[in-house]
Amino acid sequence: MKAAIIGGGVIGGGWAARFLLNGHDVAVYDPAPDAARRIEAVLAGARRAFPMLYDVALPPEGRLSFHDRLEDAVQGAAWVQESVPEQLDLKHRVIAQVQEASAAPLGSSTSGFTPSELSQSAADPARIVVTHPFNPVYLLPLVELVGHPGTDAALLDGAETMLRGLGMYPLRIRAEIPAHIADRLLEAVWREALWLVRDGQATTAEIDEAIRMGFGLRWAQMGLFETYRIAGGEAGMAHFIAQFGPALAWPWTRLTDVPELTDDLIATIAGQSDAQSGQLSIRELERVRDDNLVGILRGLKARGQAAGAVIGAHEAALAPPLPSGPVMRSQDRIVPIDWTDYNGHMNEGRYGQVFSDASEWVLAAIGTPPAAVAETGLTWFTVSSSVEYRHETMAGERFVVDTRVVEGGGKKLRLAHEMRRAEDGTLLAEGQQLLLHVDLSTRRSSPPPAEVAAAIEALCQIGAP
Ligand SMILES: NC(=O)C1=CN([C@@H]2O[C@H](COP(=O)(O)OP(=O)(O)OC[C@H]3O[C@@H](n4cnc5c(N)ncnc54)[C@H](O)[C@@H]3O)[C@@H](O)[C@H]2O)C=CC1
Ligand SMILES: C[N+](C)(C)CC(=O)CC(=O)[O-]
Repeated sequence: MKAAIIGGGVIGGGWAARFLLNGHDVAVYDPAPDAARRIEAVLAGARRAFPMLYDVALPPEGRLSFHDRLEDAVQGAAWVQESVPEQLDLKHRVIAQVQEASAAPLGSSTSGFTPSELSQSAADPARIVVTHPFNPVYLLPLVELVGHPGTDAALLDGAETMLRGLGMYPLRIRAEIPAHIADRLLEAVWREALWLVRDGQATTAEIDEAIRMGFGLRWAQMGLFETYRIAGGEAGMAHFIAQFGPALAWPWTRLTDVPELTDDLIATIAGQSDAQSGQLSIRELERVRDDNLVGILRGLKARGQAAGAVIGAHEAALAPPLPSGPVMRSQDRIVPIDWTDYNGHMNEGRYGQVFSDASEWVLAAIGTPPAAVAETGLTWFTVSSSVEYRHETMAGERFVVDTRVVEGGGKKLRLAHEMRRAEDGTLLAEGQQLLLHVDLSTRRSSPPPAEVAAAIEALCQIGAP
């Protein structure tokens, strides 16, 4: 598929990365002379961080092209993503130009305009939707998907499927309202924060600590209502509201007021922000943000929870087919940031994880994936494993593991793994594991069912030296 990106700033660059790293071609139109440089900078961050979310390889990257004319960028595109500045007249002009040159559906990244506002005077309003993403677009799954009464329903369904295919979480917004759902919430917090700074009651750094040390962590995995349900104790949500509801009418919030953004207030905020974070460049801050997000999202993925469930589902869709050659390519992935230690390389303990994951892959291949174990109660236990470390490897490096079945028969399955750097084939480590087939009803070893034994026998043949 080819996607056209109109406007290649912070958000357009993030969209370009999402499409490219999922294997789609991307054509960019942005008249700014430094647009290509800015997009390449976003892409560099995305190429490093996005693959670390997954424990399988991503598809080969799509082709990126830059165009001097919008008409050329949208040529042959199956999707047009508009990400020009948040000005309604500019968006109208761009939409008109796109629709003159292309019949593709158009998603707008607008943070606040409704699809009806965007469609005013459009040649084909039915093809316009809002697809509002979150920065960084290449890591955060949420996209608010909004239609208007005249939007083609099939287009909305198609957009949802397309966005899921990019590993995103399209949230269908039922009502067209300014700023959709998420930005309404963000604006409320932002407004309170501005008052706190303006009135000298808190600094920018203190406000950030109040968020990231406490409720920000709760929000990341449970949101607002589920969190408050628990805060009501055993009596639950009704008790919580009875206790804290009255406070909504007390002066706990300044939500109805907006502080005037005077030069003084802007200078105070900018000065405090410099003192808080000025020692790091924007690129360095982006890297800190991306590494933190990768760590949090991987943690959630391991538990199959919240945004981590979206990444897990995308990973399952990306999983490569079973190879039929003499050795099995049991892993093809990137070293994630949370696997490295103070020496700057992958920690020794993670090699065990690599070979354990490689074995899991083989177990799935012979017909005993976790889902089958849950059904049959028949599984495998590892009774011995060894690792030989040959060469260090760093965060972000792609590696592959090739696995052979070196012994298989009766209750035994012995696997030999070779882990290599994908780029140049350097041998990074070797591992061996002996697994025994176990019946979970007795928790004792038992021969595997005939079809599993046959699958092992076949792999023994192709894995034989
Ligand atoms: N920055 C953010 O945190 C988020 C922004 N958005 C939305 O995304 C859209 C873009 O915002 P940003 O990327 O932050 O802005 P930006 O200022 O970083 O990028 C806008 C880009 O559009 C280009 N541009 C200007 N006129 C153009 C035209 N006629 N045709 C093509 N390109 C043109 C500019 O050269 C610039 O590179 C806005 O609608 C904004 O509300 C959505 C989610 C988050
Ligand atoms: C500040 N903002 C309104 C542009 C923010 C967004 O639209 C979403 C985000 O990424 O925070």
